[in-house]
Amino acid sequence: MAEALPTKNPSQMTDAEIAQLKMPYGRILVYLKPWLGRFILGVVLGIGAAAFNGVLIIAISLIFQLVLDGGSQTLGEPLKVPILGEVNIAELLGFSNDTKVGLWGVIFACACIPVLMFINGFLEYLNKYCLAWVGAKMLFHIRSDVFRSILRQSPAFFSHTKAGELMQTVFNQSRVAQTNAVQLVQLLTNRPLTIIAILYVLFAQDWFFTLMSLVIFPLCLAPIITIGRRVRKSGSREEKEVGTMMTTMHESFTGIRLVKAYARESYEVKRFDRANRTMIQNMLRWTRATELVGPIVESVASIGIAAGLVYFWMQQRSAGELIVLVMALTKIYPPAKELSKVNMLMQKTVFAVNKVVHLLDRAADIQDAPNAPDLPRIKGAVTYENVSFSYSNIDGKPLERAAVTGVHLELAPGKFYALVGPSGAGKSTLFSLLLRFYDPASGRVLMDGIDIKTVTQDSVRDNIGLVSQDTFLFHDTIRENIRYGRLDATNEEILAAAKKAHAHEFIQQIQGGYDAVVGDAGCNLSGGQKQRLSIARAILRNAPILLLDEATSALDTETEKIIQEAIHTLSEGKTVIAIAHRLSTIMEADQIVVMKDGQVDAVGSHSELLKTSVLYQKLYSLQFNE
Ligand SMILES: Nc1ncnc2c1ncn2[C@@H]1O[C@H](COP(=O)(O)OP(=O)(O)OP(=O)(O)O)[C@@H](O)[C@H]1O
Repeated sequence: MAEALPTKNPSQMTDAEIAQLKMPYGRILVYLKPWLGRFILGVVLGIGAAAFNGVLIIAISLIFQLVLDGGSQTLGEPLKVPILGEVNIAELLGFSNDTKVGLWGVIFACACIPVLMFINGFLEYLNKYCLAWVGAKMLFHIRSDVFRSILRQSPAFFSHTKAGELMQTVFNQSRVAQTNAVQLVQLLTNRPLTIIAILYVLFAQDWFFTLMSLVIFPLCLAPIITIGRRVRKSGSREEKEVGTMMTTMHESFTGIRLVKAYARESYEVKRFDRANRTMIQNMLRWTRATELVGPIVESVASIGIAAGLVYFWMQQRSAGELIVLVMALTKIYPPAKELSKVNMLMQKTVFAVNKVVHLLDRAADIQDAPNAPDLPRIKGAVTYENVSFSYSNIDGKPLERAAVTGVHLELAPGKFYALVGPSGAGKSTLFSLLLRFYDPASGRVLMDGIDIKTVTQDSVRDNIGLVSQDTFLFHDTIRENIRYGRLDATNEEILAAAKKAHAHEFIQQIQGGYDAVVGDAGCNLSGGQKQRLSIARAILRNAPILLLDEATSALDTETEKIIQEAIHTLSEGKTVIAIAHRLSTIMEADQIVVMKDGQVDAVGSHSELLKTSVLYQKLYSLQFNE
């Protein structure tokens, strides 16, 4: 099954490559399996509805004969019915042969038409509903699995993939894949059978008329085929542009402060409109072509009706017979029209399904070892054992320049460590390696002496609390934002954590307090307030290792003092590793690790490093002079 999957993301494929894609049927069937019973019922109902079309024409032909001569006719007069031949209604219903049809007979016969139509419609409704039901269930699970699969991916994946495109796949492509797949089943099971059932009855009624009509029919199909080819391209291009629009929207909304600060609103609108315009152009091209099909086909078909009239005049046949035949022929047209779209629908489906499956089955770069146990709550020792690591490019090949090389560090439980060094020295990379966002190319990262690769990722991360510079808050209440640190925390625990983080005071001043929604009017928080919430989150998590990523940068002195106090409370009894550019905040650290060009340049206390490390002296004097 896996071999059938494209190695390349379908959105990066050329039209020719897309055309060669194959449908990964096995992958779709997995989602169909739980509802196979209802799916089969839907298909059977579709077949039933198709066959009923034949019954409908026979019945209507019978009713027309009864009704159009109704005043004079008796029930005993044999009626010519397609397939069944001559039918004697009197015998069938147990009346005497000379019973007049009369007004009541006509009323009864005519009343049968809506009843039959209703049965036909109801069968089609049940067919559509059953398949739509199965489709909706499939869509729910496909969407949920794609989202889960995306979240399972490592940060490396996200740094090479556009968020807007991922959203487009989770939302739109899964819907396109599901709706089109269901529609295809419906089309392929019901429509050909409908055409066959009607044609069968038509041939029995008047083979010559039907044959002639069939000669005209391909003429109707010719424009559909030509136009169909043209619209296919516009369809897939339209999907691509939707992805670009989503990406632009996502980037503009998440980066709104930057957009505003640089007054780039018009620039973003232009970017959006470029995709918007192309999408609309493709959509119009698509609509123009598909909507042209109807009038062309109808014009050609009217030639057929005119010819049919001449034929019926020559044959001295009744108007009733012509009406039934024309009615039956027009009933063939809609399913034939829909069938003509199958190829296009198939292409769109294959593209969407492949895109979805590509994400569904994408193995995460970082995986737990088979049957990996959980790492229990640790004391807090961390060891980087000769760790080297390079980031990868989009093709997964390691970059030439290593981010860290031969880093050897032994960090004891309960101590405060600071990482300092110039930008790009590899400090954040050491955090990422400890969080197992990436695996080292060589060497090992150990927690309490256990290689983190041998235990589950979740249990490793459960032992780590993170307070980073770019505090992320969800569009949810303050309470829920703090609770994110530990989902089963009680309200009292949240309150206690907020107090320790010096956040309680400002939360109380906000309208709505803990239940105020972050981001809503009146609850737009300052940088320092956001950081205190993220500290409260980490306090709640109460993990033995605490990573602080420049947590006190860009704050005024007073706020910095409050945050320092909060961090101090948070750090008690924990192994703290802090990245800080401001040496004033980490001078009290037990050990300071000076990094340079991905390597450890020196380790020691502030006073030791001032004597031994040239780089530290330089960093210190730079800040001192500031
Ligand atoms: N996702 C990434 N893909 C490719 N290269 C990266 C990635 N992240 C970091 N790097 C590179 O790895 C090296 C180390 O980066 P890192 O972020 O660890 O440095 P840092 O010391 O934390 O820097 P800063 O203080 O500026 O945050 C740098 O050369 C950087 O360009």
